[in-house]
Amino acid sequence: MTNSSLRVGFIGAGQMALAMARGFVDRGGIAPQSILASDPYPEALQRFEQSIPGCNTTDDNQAVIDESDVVILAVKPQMMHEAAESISDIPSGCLLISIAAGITLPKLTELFPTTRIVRVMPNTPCLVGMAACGYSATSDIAPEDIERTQQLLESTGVALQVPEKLLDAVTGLSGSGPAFIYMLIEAMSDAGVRQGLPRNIATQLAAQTVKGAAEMVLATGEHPGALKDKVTSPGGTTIAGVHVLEKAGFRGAMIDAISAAAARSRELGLD
Ligand SMILES: NC(=O)C1=CN([C@@H]2O[C@H](COP(=O)(O)OP(=O)(O)OC[C@H]3O[C@@H](n4cnc5c(N)ncnc54)[C@H](O)[C@@H]3O)[C@@H](O)[C@H]2O)C=CC1
Ligand SMILES: O=C(O)[C@@H]1CCC=N1
Repeated sequence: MTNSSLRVGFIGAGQMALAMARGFVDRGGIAPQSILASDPYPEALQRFEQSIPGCNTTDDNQAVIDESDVVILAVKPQMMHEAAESISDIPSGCLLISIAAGITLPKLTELFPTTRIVRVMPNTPCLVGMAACGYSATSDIAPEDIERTQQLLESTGVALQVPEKLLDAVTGLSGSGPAFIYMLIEAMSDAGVRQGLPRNIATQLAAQTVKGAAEMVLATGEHPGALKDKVTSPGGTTIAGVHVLEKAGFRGAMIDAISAAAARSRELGLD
C-alpha cells in the first residue's frame, strides 16, 4: 500500500494530532481526504478541519478504528482508559500507534484488543518536517508494521527504534525537549532586547543560532564540546559567557529538567 492510499485515523484531535496530520499531508503523501479524526469536543474537530482542509472528523472513536489502516492514539495518557472503553473491536487490518507519554506496550495490549501496537514518542516539530521520534513495538509485531511506522514517522523527520525501556528517556529528551529549547530561545531573545536589539531581530537571531548550532552537530558529526571550543576564543567573549552559565549550573539544570520529564513519563505509566 502506498502512502497515497493509506487511511490514517486520529483518536484525539489536539495539538499533537494536528502537528502529525499536517506533517503526513505536507511530506508523507497522505491525502487530507484519507485522514479521519475523532474528538468529543466540537471545537477540537473544528480546529482540526481548519488546519487540514478536506479531512474528515467524527465524535465516534470506533468509526476511526473501522475506517483507518493506521490509527494514532493521541489522547492524554490520563484519558487512554476512557478512549479504550469506547472501542469494542479492532479489525485485523488496523495498526495502532500510541503517542501517549508513559503508557507502556503491555498496558496498551491490555487496554486494546490487538497486538498490532507501536508506542511512539514524537515531538511537535513534526509540523515542519523536523521531528525527533523514538518508537518501540510489541515483540510479535510484523516487520511490515515496523516499516509502515518508520516510513510514516520519517515523513515528519527523524525516527529511531529503541528498546521500550528507553522510551521514557526519549520522552524527557525529545518529546518534552522542544519546550526547553523554546525557553532558551525566549531567554536569548530577552537578552538581545536587554542589549538593545529590536525584539523581532533578537528572536530571529536566537532561533537561527539554535537551528544553525543543531545543524552543525548533525552535519559534522563532531562532539558538541569540540564545536563549542571552536567558538570560544582565548580571552574572548564566549568564554566570559560560558563561565557565567557554568556558575549558574546550566548543564545540571538541563540534566535535571530532562530527568524530571522522564520520571513524570514513568509516573504517568503507573496510573
Ligand atoms: N504536545 C506534545 O508536544 C506531545 C504530546 N504527546 C502525547 O500526545 C498526546 C496528546 O497530547 P496533546 O495533543 O498535547 O493533548 P491535547 O489535549 O491537545 O489533545 C488531546 C485531545 O484528545 C481529546 N480527547 C479527550 N478524551 C478523548 C476520548 N475519550 N476520545 C477521543 N478524544 C479524546 C481532547 O478533547 C483533546 O482534543 C498525549 O498523550 C501526549 O502525551 C507526545 C509527544 C509530544
Ligand atoms: O508534556 C507532555 O506530557 C507531553 C509529552 C511529551 C511532550 N508533551
